[in-house]
Amino acid sequence: MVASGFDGVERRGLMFVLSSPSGAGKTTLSRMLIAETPALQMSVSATTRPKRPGEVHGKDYFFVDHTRFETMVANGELLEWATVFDNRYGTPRAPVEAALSSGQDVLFDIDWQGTQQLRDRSPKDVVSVFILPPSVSALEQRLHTRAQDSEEIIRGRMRKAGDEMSHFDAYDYIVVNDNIGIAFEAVKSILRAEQLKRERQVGLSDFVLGLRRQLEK
Ligand SMILES: Nc1nc2c(ncn2[C@@H]2O[C@H](COP(=O)(O)OP(=O)(O)O)[C@@H](O)[C@H]2O)c(=O)[nH]1
Ligand SMILES: Nc1ncnc2c1ncn2[C@@H]1O[C@H](COP(=O)(O)OP(=O)(O)O)[C@@H](O)[C@H]1O
Repeated sequence: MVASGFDGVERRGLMFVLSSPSGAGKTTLSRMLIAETPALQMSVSATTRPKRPGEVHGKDYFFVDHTRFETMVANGELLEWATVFDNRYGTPRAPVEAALSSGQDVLFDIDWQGTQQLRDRSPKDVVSVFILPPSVSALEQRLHTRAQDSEEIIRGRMRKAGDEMSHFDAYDYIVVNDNIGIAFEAVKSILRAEQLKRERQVGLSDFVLGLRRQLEK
């Protein structure tokens, strides 16, 4: 997993995970991050949940039926999978492996169960961020203003929000999404700092050796 860094220093690709209770803003933050970061590729999940208005098959999700999902699991096509809100969600393996091996970082919008599976599999390559809402009323308001789910589904998501939030302490970073611009800056800074970690810049020893040799001349 080697990405092109700068000044000839190669970099190991990372798996950048955003999780949150439904409505806290991870889809919004993911879209902003993808739009601004060319070397970051979104992992498009497969799901059995119905398509929301405006969602595009292959872009927001691969919308599949339960039979197809089970086939993907049986064939080892998924890197991780979980049941969330009575639907199945999973990360197709091939695009992630292709992206990482061609030097791209990959962004995941997945829940705590999926994050745990990725972390178990690749502990050094996963960077996880948990997004919290500033308040319960803001969370509810956002689920309503998104206006894509029925009252019953929104109530279900609010009921599950506490459960999802209880896993915050398994994450590397926590961002409270009150002002979207400030939250975006925070998420971007985390990504940038993690890209610059010494252990991810795999060509660093040779690079420094080269600098030292030039100084000795
Ligand atoms: N484990 C896992 N969770 C996923 C995956 N894709 C989406 N999710 C999570 O499933 C939950 C529901 O997603 P979604 O139906 O899009 O609702 P939203 O969170 O309200 O936008 C969220 O917590 C997502 O992060 C996946 O591939 N694997
Ligand atoms: N900081 C924020 N302030 C106000 N509204 C927000 C903020 N962040 C996201 N939203 C809105 O809240 C709704 C839910 O956000 P979304 O990104 O879909 O959440 P999630 O993917 O976590 O379920 C959307 O309508 C989005 O535009």
